[in-house]
Amino acid sequence: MALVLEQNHPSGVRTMFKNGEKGKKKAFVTFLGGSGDYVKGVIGLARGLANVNSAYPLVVAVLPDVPLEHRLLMVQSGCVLKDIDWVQPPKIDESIGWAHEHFAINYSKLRIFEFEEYSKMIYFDGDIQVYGNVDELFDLPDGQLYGVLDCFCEWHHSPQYKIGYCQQCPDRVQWPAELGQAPSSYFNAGMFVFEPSQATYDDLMNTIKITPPSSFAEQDLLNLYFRGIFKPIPNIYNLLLPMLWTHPDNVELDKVKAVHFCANGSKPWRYTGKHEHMDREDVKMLVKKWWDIYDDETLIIYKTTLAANVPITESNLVAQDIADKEKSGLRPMVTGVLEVPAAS
Ligand SMILES: O=c1ccn([C@@H]2O[C@H](COP(=O)(O)OP(=O)(O)O)[C@@H](O)[C@H]2O)c(=O)[nH]1
Ligand SMILES: OC[C@H]1O[C@H](O[C@@H]2[C@@H](O)[C@H](O)[C@@H](O)[C@H](O)[C@@H]2O)[C@H](O)[C@@H](O)[C@H]1O
Repeated sequence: MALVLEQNHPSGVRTMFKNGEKGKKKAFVTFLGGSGDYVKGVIGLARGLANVNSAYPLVVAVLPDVPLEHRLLMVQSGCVLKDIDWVQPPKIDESIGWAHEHFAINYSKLRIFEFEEYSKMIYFDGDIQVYGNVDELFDLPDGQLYGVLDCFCEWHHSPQYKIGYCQQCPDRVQWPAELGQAPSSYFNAGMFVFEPSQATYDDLMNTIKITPPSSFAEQDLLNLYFRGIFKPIPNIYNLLLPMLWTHPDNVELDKVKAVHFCANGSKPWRYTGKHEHMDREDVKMLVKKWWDIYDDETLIIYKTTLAANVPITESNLVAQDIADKEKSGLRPMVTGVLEVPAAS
């Protein structure tokens, strides 16, 4: 049964969700581009999901520039690799600029909406670690996108920051009438629960064409597109690290299930403790927990993946075979990029 939820939005084209067709797979999904150190985040996430006995596999949407060695490491951690192509970012006015220069590649994250072989997915950024089982999110009612409200208190170039407005504490500073309508509720796109739909992906691509780009790239686009129809969920599912010092009253750390290391200087695999707020005891504890999980190579979500009878894609089998040969001392014959089926 396919429930079609029709909502108007900027491109005038209707938003359509398809209810999860019975029997289709569900999975966690993350995104990786480039040959840098974010692969450590993905491996940490895979091991974190294994550590909390998640019953679902982790799919990684992989851009072409991710090298073979990184693909091997992810397969050995049990990830299911799915090749995607780039989504060309719109040209942004230099006076605005991306909040972080690498945000331009994050538009490619939107490819996950094309993964229609899955009825429901939970997206996590590679810089998120899961410390508690979150499988219950797969049972949220269909036909919605779910996310955690963001915090504006470190958006130094935003009108919200200039007047001290944040949706985390709307009573602190009221949105001034002279600035027009108060911003709609806004979720952090580092984590969201969604139903893949080619129609939604196509609508998003149409929306990119008619929407002036802004600092938070694809996150701003997703919030524009799903404004008024996304459902906020508790911040235990995506605790933005800055919340520890911007809104400590909104945080119950012992209940938090997923931590988003999005604060400046907080990526665990690059952590020095020298950036502002990074010498906090709670931050140091969370980073140590991240490393304890990352360093445990016995945590392989692959076993969970097999248990879930998820067909291992050809690229995974090839990469696993190479890894096995490597372990047995037989240098793999593969020299170039791993040949994988064309992205679906
Ligand atoms: O070089 C990069 C930078 C980012 N990312 C992916 O894009 C996500 C969002 O980027 P980032 O974590 O830097 O954003 P933040 O949440 O810190 O704003 C990361 O978690 C990764 O999954 C990536 O694959 N390669
Ligand atoms: O490409 C745009 C990015 O936007 C978001 O970045 C965060 C981050 O920049 C923090 O530094 C801010 O404090 C936070 O509010 C802001 O949302 C997502 O976490 C990320 O996945 C990605 O979508």
